[in-house]
Amino acid sequence: MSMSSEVSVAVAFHSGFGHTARQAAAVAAGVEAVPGARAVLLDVTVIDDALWAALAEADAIIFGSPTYMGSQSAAFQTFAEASGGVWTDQGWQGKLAAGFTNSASVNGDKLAVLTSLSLFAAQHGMTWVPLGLPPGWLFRADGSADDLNRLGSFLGAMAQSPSDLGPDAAPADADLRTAEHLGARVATAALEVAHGRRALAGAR
Ligand SMILES: Cc1cc2nc3c(=O)[nH]c(=O)nc-3n(C[C@H](O)[C@H](O)[C@H](O)COP(=O)(O)O)c2cc1C
Repeated sequence: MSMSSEVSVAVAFHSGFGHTARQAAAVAAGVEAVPGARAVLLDVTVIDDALWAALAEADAIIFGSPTYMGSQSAAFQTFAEASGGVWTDQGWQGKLAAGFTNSASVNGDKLAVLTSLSLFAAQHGMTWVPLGLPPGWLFRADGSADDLNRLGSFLGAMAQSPSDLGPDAAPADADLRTAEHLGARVATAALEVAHGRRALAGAR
């Protein structure tokens, strides 16, 4: 753990036009809503020693990228490839991981990004935490576009931002609440793991 009674959850994201940044802020708010957890928002386009130090310090890392051309953004992938030194040392081994993405279309191939983010985490030996919400909205005839997980994702949090709306107006509130859920779920899991590891260490 980073501090005696607290876990640190990093939200490491890229956003070209601000929509995924709003989603990232909602993930961080969800983390902060859990007593004993604190969120660290990290823009992965600033690749410097402070970024690597913050990620090394974190108990969990939640990765976020917009969906561009059915993939994570080039800027996010630059960060992913720059993590090769950490990979060599397996520096993130045993940390929790999760992911989120935002795009303009309802589908837009967002799942390809979450799949890629989970593979990235697996390469680092991290433990992936899925969204953990039932699908909303069109899953049932009486569903609503205001439902949590309205886009019906399992692997991570999805958000949708119409291409002609700025980040002041999108993603939708339901998607931001879904992002908050992911942050809270990862923070809770990070506390459980940290306390469990401490208990195991004490029992030995
Ligand atoms: C280069 C580029 C490629 C894009 N590709 C997709 C795509 O594959 N699927 C989709 O639904 N939206 C796509 N979009 C729309 C973005 O995902 C959408 O505008 C999103 O809100 C941008 O997030 P950001 O503001 O965090 O950059 C693309 C946008 C750009 C600029």
